[in-house]
Amino acid sequence: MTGLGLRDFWRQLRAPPDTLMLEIGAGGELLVAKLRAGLSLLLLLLPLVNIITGEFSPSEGTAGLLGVVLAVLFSQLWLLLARPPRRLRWLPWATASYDVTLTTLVLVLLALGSPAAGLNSMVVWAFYLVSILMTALRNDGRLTLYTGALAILQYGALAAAVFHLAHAPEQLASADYGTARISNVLQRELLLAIATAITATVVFRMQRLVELSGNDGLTGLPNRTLLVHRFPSLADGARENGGSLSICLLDLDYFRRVNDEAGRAAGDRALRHVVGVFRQALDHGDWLVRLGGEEFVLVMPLPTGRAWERMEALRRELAAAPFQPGRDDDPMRLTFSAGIASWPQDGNDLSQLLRRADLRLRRAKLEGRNRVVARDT
Ligand SMILES: Nc1nc2c(ncn2[C@@H]2O[C@H](COP(=O)(O)OP(=O)(O)OP(=O)(O)O)[C@@H](O)[C@H]2O)c(=O)[nH]1
Repeated sequence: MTGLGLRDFWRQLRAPPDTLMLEIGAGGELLVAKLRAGLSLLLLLLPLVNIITGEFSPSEGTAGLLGVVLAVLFSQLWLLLARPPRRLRWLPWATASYDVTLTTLVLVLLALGSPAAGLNSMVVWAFYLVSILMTALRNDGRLTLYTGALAILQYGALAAAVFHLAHAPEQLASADYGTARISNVLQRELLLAIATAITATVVFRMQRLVELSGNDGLTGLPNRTLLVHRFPSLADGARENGGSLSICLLDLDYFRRVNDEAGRAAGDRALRHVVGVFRQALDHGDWLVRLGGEEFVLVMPLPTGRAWERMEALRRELAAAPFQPGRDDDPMRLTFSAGIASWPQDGNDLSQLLRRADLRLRRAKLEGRNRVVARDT
């Protein structure tokens, strides 16, 4: 499994997903909410079909219609809550619990009419599987494990109640649904466990792929893909909270010399050294990305002036921490030049901000390097 063992699989599955996974998961939650709403609307047709075909019994039909209307109302509520820009962390847990429990309730209703129907209705039972499979779209391994365990527990409790309450073996038999047997229940519990394990593996694989595609292998920093994906939500957050947002494009000065004088492997170590120094100096809320080569972006929840002060402090930190290529080599002083652009005055989206920051970075280079430019003169 891409070089990872079972223990890593288990650890990663139980860990909270990172920001990117949560964002993809929020999109998945909306998709699931739309599917659920569409499916619930289709269920409305069932009582209508019964009326048309003359099989409508007033007592059962009214209860059924009421149930379907309730399901439609709930599905619309979940859809409303899943709409962006809201990202409710509890929502996937609530909707997965709802999906599983609704399936159990329908099975209970069937069991009240005929115990065998409650345990053997494959059409309704299959919604446990659907609920488990749909957690793959939310990209959270914990949610998959929880939903699988909930389905196994609820179906097990229903079966226990049915077998406990049945007084005679004839009560467990039905012309339409066959006979309810413990062995069948155990097989279905096993199927739910298998569906949970397969879905969990899919989630794990997806998490690994996102991790690989969103991170830079050399420094471990997020890469351009992640920046492009995440920036809109950072800007939305700043817009909603009336906050500030600045980006700083920074480029190491004369980095070619490091490669030329100390070798490319030392150049790689120098890049990791720089990132180490930056990481020590970053504040909570700052977000450092490797754009490519010796170019980085720092996203800060700060207005221009304070972002400039932060970058100046970072510049001094790096100047005070020279890079030592080898034990006997002379330390090399590394510096960077940087351009800052702030949202919204310098641009509304990432590409506008990067363009403006790049113009200022070029000026910093032209004016002698080792400096930060935040405004046009
Ligand atoms: N070791 C190593 N070098 C890299 C990596 N990515 C880019 N480089 C090198 O970084 C150097 C960038 O050189 P230039 O674009 O000419 O810029 P510079 O020498 O830093 O000079 P200025 O930016 O003008 O100050 C090149 O020699 C690239 O090969 C990397 O991942 N590892």
